[in-house]
Amino acid sequence: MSPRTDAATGEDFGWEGEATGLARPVDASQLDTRHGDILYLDDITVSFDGFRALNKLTLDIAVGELRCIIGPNGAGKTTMMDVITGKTRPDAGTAFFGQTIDLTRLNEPTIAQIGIGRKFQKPTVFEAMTVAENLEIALKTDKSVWASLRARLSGQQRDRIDELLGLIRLGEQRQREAGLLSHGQKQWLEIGMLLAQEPKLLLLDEPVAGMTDAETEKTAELLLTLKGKHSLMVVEHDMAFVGAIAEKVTVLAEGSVLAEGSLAQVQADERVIEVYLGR
Ligand SMILES: Nc1ncnc2c1ncn2[C@@H]1O[C@H](COP(=O)(O)OP(=O)(O)OP(=O)(O)O)[C@@H](O)[C@H]1O
Repeated sequence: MSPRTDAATGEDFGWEGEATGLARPVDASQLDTRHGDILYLDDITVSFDGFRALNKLTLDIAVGELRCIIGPNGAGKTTMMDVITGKTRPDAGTAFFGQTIDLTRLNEPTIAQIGIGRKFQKPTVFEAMTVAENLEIALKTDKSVWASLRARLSGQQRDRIDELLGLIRLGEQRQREAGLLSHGQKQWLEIGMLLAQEPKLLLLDEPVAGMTDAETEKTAELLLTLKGKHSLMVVEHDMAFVGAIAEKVTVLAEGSVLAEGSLAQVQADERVIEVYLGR
C-alpha cells in the first residue's frame, strides 16, 4: 500500500484503511439523503485533556430543516461545529453527511467543497472591495482575488449575483465598499458569499450577535427564505430570534443533548431551566 493524497487539496490522508485515511476522493454528488437526513452525529465524544467537551452527542438534521441549537456557555456548541467541519477530530463516534460520507475522515477544505458552509460569528468580507465584487469572488472557482476580478463574468454568473443581492437585501449597496456596510449588512454579505458556493448544509454561529433589532428581524426573514432550499444549523443565544425562526430547538448541555422540541417545550422543561439558571 502507498500513502494517499487528496487531489483537490494536495493533502496527505495517510494510508488507505487507516482511521485518519481517506480511501477515495469524495465529491458532493455522492451525497445520499434518500433517508431524509442531511447530518447524523452519533455518539460523538471530544475530550480536551480529559475534559469531555462533547459527551456521546447524538443529533440528526433533516434535509431542508432549520435547526436552532441553544445551550449555556461551554455546552459544546462550537466544538460540535468544529467536528462537523473537520476542524476537530472526535475521539469516538461518527458524523455522517447524508448516508455515506463520514466527515470524521475528511479534512476542512474537502468538507467545505462537498457542501458544508460555516459562518463564524465575526464577519470576514473583503472590506476594500464592493459588495458585488465580494460575491463575484465567492462564485469563482479560482480563488485568487485578482484572477477572479480579471475574469469576465458569464451571463449566468451575473444573474446569480443579482439573485444573491436580492436575497441578502443588498441590491442598492452593490457598488458600495464592503468596509462601509453596517455590521448587519456585512453579516448578510458573508451569508451571500457562502450561498454563492451553494452549500447543502449551512452552519451559522450566533448570526445576530451585535445586530440592531431591525437587522435581527431581517436576518430572521432571510433564514426563513433559505429553509427548505438549504439545511441550516443555527447556534444562537438570542431567544427572541430563535423563537422567530425555529421549529425544532436542540438544547445542549455538558456536551450532550439535554432536550429537543419547540422553543416553548424546551423552555418549559425543568432540566433546561436548571442548566440555564444553574440551580
Ligand atoms: N481547544 C480546547 N482546549 C481545551 N478546552 C476546550 C477547547 N475548546 C473548547 N474547550 C472547552 O470545551 C467546553 C465546550 O466549549 P465550546 O466552545 O464548544 O462551548 P459553547 O457551547 O460553544 O460555548 P459558548 O456558548 O460560550 O460559545 C468548554 O468548557 C471549553 O472551555
